[in-house]
Amino acid sequence: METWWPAPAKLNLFLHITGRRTDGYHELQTLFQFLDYGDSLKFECREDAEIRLMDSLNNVELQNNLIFRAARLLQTTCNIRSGVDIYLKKRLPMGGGLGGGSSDAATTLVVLNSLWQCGLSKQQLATLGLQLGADVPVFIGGHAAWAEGVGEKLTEASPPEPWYLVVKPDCHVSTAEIFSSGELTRDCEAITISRFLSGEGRNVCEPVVCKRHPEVAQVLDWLSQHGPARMTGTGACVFVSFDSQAQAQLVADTLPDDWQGFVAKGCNVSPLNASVMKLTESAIS
Ligand SMILES: C[C@](O)(CO)[C@H](O)COP(=O)(O)OP(=O)(O)OC[C@H]1O[C@@H](n2ccc(N)nc2=O)[C@H](O)[C@@H]1O
Ligand SMILES: Nc1ncnc2c1ncn2[C@@H]1O[C@H](COP(=O)(O)OP(=O)(O)OP(=O)(O)O)[C@@H](O)[C@H]1O
Repeated sequence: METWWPAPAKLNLFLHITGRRTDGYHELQTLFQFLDYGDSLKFECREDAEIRLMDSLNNVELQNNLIFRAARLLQTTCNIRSGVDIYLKKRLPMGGGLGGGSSDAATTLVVLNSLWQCGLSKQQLATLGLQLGADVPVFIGGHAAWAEGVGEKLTEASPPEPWYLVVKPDCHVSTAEIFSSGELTRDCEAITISRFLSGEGRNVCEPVVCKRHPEVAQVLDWLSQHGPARMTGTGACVFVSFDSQAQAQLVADTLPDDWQGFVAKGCNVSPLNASVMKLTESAIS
């Protein structure tokens, strides 16, 4: 049976920076939630040790592709002699703050850990994944989470699961560039999840991104007509929540032509977890 594995998007429901480490990485607080929308990957084991990506990405060299890097990292760490052909259906915009690259990497680690029978625990996979990006561990954990540290200290959380309209302005934001900006607020007071749930919290990257990319400010303004709109991660995507899919779709249908958008449901359990569980159940029964 041909299995396509989900690599869902994430939203940062808020993003505060509380400090900076000596290696330049930022200490942050954020609440991650998944969307039932994302990329899909298919894996076919090979007897030789080659790792092949059957679908390339524009402007991303093979050696830099997080899918290739994840597969190679696992293969080397666990001394695996097999290889793999990997197919990708890319739906998530790159540089959108939706964590597409990190999610692709996490799905690759989770699925190959099983196909190659590496036997690593989720915790070991998350530690390995952190080498590839700050957002990889939450995708491996597979549960909505309150995150601290550089994004790796995770506590499972269960915020409401509304429908979202997510809009991608026509620009690409570099995470490293925003984090290196002198104008970024880096001294947020630490808050608790209950303070966030009762209305505190914002995305401190928003003003910096809006200044450099006015189109993000335009999308935020436009979406604010329909509710409190917020940017995810370091942008460029902006989201607003609705009680129903129909309400979100109604607004999506009125989006200006040059902005791409999609409607998706917030999920506290990652669609990847759900697929892995289904496979385990069918293997047992
Ligand atoms: C902004 C978030 O998306 C929030 O979820 C993540 O923290 C960013 O995660 P990511 O895209 O996986 O980021 P990485 O690939 O690890 O880092 C990209 C660059 O962002 C900066 N960076 C990232 C994460 C962090 N906590 N502090 C940082 O200063 C670093 O300059 C790094 O070189
Ligand atoms: N498989 C991949 N999918 C997407 N981007 C990749 C991949 N591999 C490497 N990259 C590189 O990573 C960069 C960031 O891509 P990604 O889609 O993860 O951004 P993002 O959504 O802004 O992530 P984040 O929210 O984690 O900052 C891309 O511009 C691209 O150069």
